[in-house]
Amino acid sequence: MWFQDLFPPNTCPINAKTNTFYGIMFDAGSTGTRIHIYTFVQKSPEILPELEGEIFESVKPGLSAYADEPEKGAESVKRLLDMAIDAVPPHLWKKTPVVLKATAGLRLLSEEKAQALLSEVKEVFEASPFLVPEDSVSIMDGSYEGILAWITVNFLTGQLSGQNQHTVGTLDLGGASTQITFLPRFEETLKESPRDFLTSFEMFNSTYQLYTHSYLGFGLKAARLATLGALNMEAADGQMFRSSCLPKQLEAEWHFGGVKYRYGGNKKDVPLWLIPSVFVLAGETGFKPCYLEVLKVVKGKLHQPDEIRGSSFYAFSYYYDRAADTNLIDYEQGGVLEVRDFERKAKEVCDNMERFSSASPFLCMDLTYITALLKEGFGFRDNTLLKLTKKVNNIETSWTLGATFHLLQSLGITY
Ligand SMILES: Nc1ncnc2c1ncn2[C@@H]1O[C@H](COP(=O)(O)OP(=O)(O)O)[C@@H](O)[C@H]1O
Ligand SMILES: [Ca+2]
Repeated sequence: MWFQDLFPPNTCPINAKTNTFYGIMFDAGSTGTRIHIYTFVQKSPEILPELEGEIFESVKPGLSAYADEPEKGAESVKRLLDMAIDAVPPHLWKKTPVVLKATAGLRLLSEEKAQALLSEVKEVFEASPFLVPEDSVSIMDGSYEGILAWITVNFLTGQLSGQNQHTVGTLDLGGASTQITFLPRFEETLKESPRDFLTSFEMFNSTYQLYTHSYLGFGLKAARLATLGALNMEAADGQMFRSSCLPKQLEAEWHFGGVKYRYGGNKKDVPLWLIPSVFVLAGETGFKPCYLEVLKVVKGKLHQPDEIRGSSFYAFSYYYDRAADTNLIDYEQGGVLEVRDFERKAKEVCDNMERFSSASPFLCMDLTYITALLKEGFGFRDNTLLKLTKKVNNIETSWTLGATFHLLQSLGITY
């Protein structure tokens, strides 16, 4: 409201009738750290509070890039937390919980390095005026990452309230891990899935038995390394990794998870043993040889539940980014695609690499990996529909909202 700025927050007439409160959730992802400051309004004590809005900001790189200088990592968190000081009215600071959950980037670090980062962040939180719950800084279990994103999307699309719930499955493709989550409709799925892929979760007075799994090492950036044959090679410095998915003449360096990698295209004069796939010849580039290389990263590595073949899914993070980068969808609006659209675009980019050379040199590899992951990894059909969204009703489709509901519930603040 225009007049809110004229009053101190606790005397503003609009706040006198309603009760506003906040929740601060940090997403410490492998490629960046993000803060989500959610505002809720409790209009009357009898009804559930409403989500009113979100303030969002992000920084790069992610915490794991500071593996050897944890204080610097914590500083990046502090800069974001300073935003919350401005966003939350001072009289609510003490009641506003702040939590950080790290995902695959920290899961891949050594226990010691990860803990050093987490404890520096904890110090930043303790020095802040906010409510710091127990366990406020942690590495999130992969299955929660999927469940909480599913909660977010289905809450924002209105599927978690009322009788007729038509929930939709979610696909998240991060830098280091990837998640698939859905509510099984067929008994078969419950019977045939590995036990640890099924989890009961309580939210808004309902219990959901969900299928969810997080595949560590199958995020887009980890998959690049796996395709190059460089994953988990800490001492990769100096060695050159080549691929038919890269522009032929390319030779460059790349930093990920605190390690430097050298990578390049598949030149004609490269000895065969330097090319990762036995099916690929020296000098070959393009979609076909690239698909063969990528295939060995995913084939037979993922569980394929039958019932997802014909359903549609919400997809975000790198699915969204790469679709937007190649004009498959509008960057702001998102859109609906079929799995085969990714394949069509992968062919177009890989078979015309010179034309796309101004974009990322990994564009061909990324699109080919997404295609292989969807088709050969999860077993989706060519015509499976993917709804790509970044925001629903102006709120980010991130696991952080689900995590904030869960947090508020556990603190007895609401829900
Ligand atoms: N607020 C956000 N909501 C949803 N996706 C996001 C958000 N911020 C970043 N992403 C996407 O997440 C992807 C990077 O994944 P990241 O979270 O860093 O890795 P991981 O999940 O493996 O730890 C990128 O595609 C990026 O666009
Ligand atoms: Ca993520």
